[in-house]
Amino acid sequence: MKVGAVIVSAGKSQRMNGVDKQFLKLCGKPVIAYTLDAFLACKDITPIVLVVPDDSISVYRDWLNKYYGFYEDIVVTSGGMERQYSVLNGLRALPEDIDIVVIHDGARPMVTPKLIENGIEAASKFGAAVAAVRVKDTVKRSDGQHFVERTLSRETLWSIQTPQSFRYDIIMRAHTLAMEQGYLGTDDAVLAERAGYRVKLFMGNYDNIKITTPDDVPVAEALLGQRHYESHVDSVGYRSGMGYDVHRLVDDRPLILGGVNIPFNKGLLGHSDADVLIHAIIDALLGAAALGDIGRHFPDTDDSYKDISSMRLLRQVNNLLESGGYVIGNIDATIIAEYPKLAPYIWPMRRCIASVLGLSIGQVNIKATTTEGLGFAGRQEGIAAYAVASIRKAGE
Ligand SMILES: Nc1ccn([C@@H]2O[C@H](COP(=O)(O)OP(=O)(O)OP(=O)(O)O)[C@@H](O)[C@H]2O)c(=O)n1
Ligand SMILES: C[C@](O)(CO)[C@H](O)COP(=O)(O)O
Repeated sequence: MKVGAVIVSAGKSQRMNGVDKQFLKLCGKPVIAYTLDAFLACKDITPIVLVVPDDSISVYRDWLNKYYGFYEDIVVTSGGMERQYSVLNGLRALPEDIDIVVIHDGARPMVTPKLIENGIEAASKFGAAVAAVRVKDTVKRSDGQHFVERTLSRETLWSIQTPQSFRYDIIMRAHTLAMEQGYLGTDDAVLAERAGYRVKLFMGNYDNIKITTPDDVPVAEALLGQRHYESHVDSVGYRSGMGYDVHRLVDDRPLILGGVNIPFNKGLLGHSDADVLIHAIIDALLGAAALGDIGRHFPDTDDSYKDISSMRLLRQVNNLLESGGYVIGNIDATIIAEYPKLAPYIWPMRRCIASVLGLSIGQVNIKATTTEGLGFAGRQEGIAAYAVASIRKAGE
């Protein structure tokens, strides 16, 4: 199943008194960075189409470059005068073979990977699904002159959020129909409803607020402060580990680093696929948990590991950590290679590793360096990798 995302960030922030709310900092980090981080932490959402004001495309591209480095999974496209037109532009920027699309407001930075994934699951089952929370207050309809016309029954009322997820054909048909009829809605689900589709409500989060007016900022910061407090409490008891590995470069082998196939005239020799970076990361993770090393868990005398993808070994190590009650804090690694140039592959490696380990991209850092022609790496006889990792007991 192919899943893409459309994040709309092309509004005018008028109710924020014109201050561009997507770059407004909450606890020091821009609103849009929280939103993107949640999507990047989800397995296999690609591409993520970021819809931005027409005159800000280069501002966003520069910021993405600075903030994320190489970002091939994020496509930047321009928005329209209304949110609905921005979404449609975003949908049109997706490849046509997408099965499910997740539509989200850039201005809802408190979204979590779990909420996004729940939406994808509901959309693949029901075709159309929106995050929603039960209305807690009593709701009355006014007569237009600030007098009560009547009191509505709260039992069936839900407050609608994003993410809103759909089968791609359904939401394209719904948007196209709305355009033909000149209908403008305040969310995407209403377009699907009007096109005759049933829309499933799935549980949103009360803290998944939309940053709309200045008084939303302290509320969001308080909520983020609570999350930070929880993660600070959780950071007690961190353990760290380091890993190092070297493989020889030979002819007639594929070069696989960080789970990514890299075009090169040589590849690494080994019992497995010889992914030296993943081996160093595995050793760092095992080291942090005091669980020995890669050779102890996956001996090269065992034929079942012959040519195995090291990503499968990494997944097994992750399971091992999970069953020991550990969660990963972060990973940092350096690849030592004279050639090929690795810069274009760093982002795909980070995504690949983060998705196998269920981490956000910000928890995985990969660097590459040469040795300026010195030593075995400099002579292109081999490639080495160093890694460090931190882990902690979940809930400690
Ligand atoms: N023409 C528009 C209008 C809105 N949005 C996006 O839709 C989301 C929800 O819209 P809202 O909170 O209303 O944002 P703004 O339109 O920017 O706010 P305002 O109405 O105060 O100008 C935001 O992430 C906003 O950037 C968009 O992409 N294109
Ligand atoms: C889509 C939405 O976030 C669902 O609550 C909301 O309708 C957007 O509304 P706005 O008018 O763009 O603020």
